[in-house]
Amino acid sequence: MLFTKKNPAEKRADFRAKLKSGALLQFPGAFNPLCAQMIERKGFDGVYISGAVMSADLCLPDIGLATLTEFAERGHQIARVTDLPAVIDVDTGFGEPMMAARTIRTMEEMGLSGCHIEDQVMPKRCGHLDGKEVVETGVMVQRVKAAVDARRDANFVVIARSDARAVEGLDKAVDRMKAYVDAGADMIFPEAMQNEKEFEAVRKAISVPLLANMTEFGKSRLLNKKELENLGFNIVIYPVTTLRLAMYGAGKGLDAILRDGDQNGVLDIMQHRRDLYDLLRYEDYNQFDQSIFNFEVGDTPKG
Ligand SMILES: C[C@](O)(C(=O)O)[C@H](CC(=O)O)C(=O)O
Ligand SMILES: [Mg+2]
Repeated sequence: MLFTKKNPAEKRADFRAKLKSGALLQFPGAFNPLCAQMIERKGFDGVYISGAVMSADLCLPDIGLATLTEFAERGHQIARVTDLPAVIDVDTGFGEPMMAARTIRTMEEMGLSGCHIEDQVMPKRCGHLDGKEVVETGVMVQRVKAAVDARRDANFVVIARSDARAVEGLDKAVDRMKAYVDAGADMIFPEAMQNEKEFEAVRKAISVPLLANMTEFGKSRLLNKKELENLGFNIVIYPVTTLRLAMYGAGKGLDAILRDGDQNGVLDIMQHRRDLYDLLRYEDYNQFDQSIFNFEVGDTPKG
């Protein structure tokens, strides 16, 4: 926390500049603040904060049970430890249009650089599950307008997500996306596309930057960075990847303790103490302390 250099407005300005560059930006999901620091050190463009992960973190399914307050607090904890722009999932905006406005205002205050808001009914469900429902286009248009009007920093990026592909088919979903752009959305997130042709069709129809969701075990094939670049997408999120990896590793370690009675067999798949300390910048904190406590008792001058 003490070592981030940029304030939220600077991070948002950076984000807008990166978006303008036309390069494909990779935003892995951070399941906690420490993970966000790792994403930054590895050299990614930004940090994604997933609703599915924040819910799973509370041991809840992704069906709209976690609240705005919980999302805002977690978003803040994660955004403040990184100089990268952080984009957060705000599900449906936690209510109807006025609540969407409050949600955007809150996320701006929490130091986020952008968020995506979707056209599902509340309570929502994971975009890659069946049986979703969407609100009328007009309701979502109002949500988007309210979201865009609510921000005070024009660089805060409002991304409109449409879940309509699975409910109404691609053509109707594309019509909705166009309406959301007309309502002022900075970007579009076409959820649960079935194949590359569908990503391509959205790119052809929509003029603003696009976000691709490369979540594992979902409806879309996991496309490579190069493929997404060729499709003309602007941001790719890997929302749940780090949580899945960490939980898998934790499971392996717990199994080993039960099986072997100790952790010796899993040391090589663990983050070493040294690497954890490096990520936390232990040494820098040490230096900071020494600059305050820089005398020895024996040095006290006699007076
Ligand atoms: C992107 C997403 O909204 C999320 O919350 O991370 C989820 C991801 C997932 O459940 O795999 C989604 O609805 O696609
Ligand atoms: Mg989500």
